[in-house]
Amino acid sequence: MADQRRKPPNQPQTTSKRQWSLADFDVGKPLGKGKFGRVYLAREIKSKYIVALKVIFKEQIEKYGLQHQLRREMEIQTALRHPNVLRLHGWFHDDERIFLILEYAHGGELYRELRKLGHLSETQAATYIHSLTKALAYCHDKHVIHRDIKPENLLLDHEGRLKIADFGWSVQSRSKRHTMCGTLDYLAPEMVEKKAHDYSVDNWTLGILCYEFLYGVPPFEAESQKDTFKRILKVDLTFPSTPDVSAEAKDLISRLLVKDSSKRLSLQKIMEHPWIVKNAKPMGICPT
Ligand SMILES: Nc1ncnc2c1ncn2[C@@H]1O[C@H](COP(=O)(O)OP(=O)(O)OP(=O)(O)O)[C@@H](O)[C@H]1O
Repeated sequence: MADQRRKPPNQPQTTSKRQWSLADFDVGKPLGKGKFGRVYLAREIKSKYIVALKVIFKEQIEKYGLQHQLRREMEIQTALRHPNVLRLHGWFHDDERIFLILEYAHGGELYRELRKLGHLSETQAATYIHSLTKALAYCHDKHVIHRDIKPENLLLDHEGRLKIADFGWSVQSRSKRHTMCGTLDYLAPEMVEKKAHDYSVDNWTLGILCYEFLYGVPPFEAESQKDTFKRILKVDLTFPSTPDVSAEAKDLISRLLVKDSSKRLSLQKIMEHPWIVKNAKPMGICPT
């Protein structure tokens, strides 16, 4: 396999210097399947740079009226440059398909890792939460709220560095939002109640993820959707006796899973929290 550290392909759509086409790539094995298409390992022929090529069928997008959402996802992700945000190098299309040229995340889904291990160590969990917090601080600074952060949307690179992927549900806005979206277990109370919400929904999700990393299950899991909603609205938070989790980790979770969104710990305060300071690997590199 070619050296991944080679220079990435130039930015086709943003600098408009170059139009990419399928002929520029050697397409390799499938990496996964999403709702609207497939993702393949690919190599840009000239530079030998390895990428992930996401192929989306226009017919599917049009059928669900998602053209605007996809364009928004592509515009947001192209503009974001952060070590913990998956890069979208560019895109091109033919008559039937849209191709996204994505940074290749060699380590695959964090979700798979979590399911394989059952739960993560405090070092791993703190390192991922720290990386996520830094990436979200960067996104919030650019007025981007992700709103769909869940382990399936978190990928790992070849060094175990976390990458936020899938900006399908993210929103670029300065005002409070009203639309209902996201995955049930990760929804903040204000989203369950379909109230206006802002950046602090992502802070709530950090609390959910921190819990799920350490215990292997999200905190408000229930038999039915209705019961999950009830538990979220009550903030029915309990900490099982196993696995053994430190008091500092529980403290951070309890300060994030707070119903009043204005009282949730800020991203800056998460980075300064004793559990993060003590456990997170500074470079965000955490081989499993
Ligand atoms: N950049 C990448 N590097 C490595 N593997 C990837 C990459 N992007 C996606 N994959 C793999 O392909 C799978 C499908 O990705 P895709 O983004 O299409 O699915 P999805 O998360 O269900 O998104 P959507 O909801 O947009 O369909 C992922 O779950 C992951 O395993």
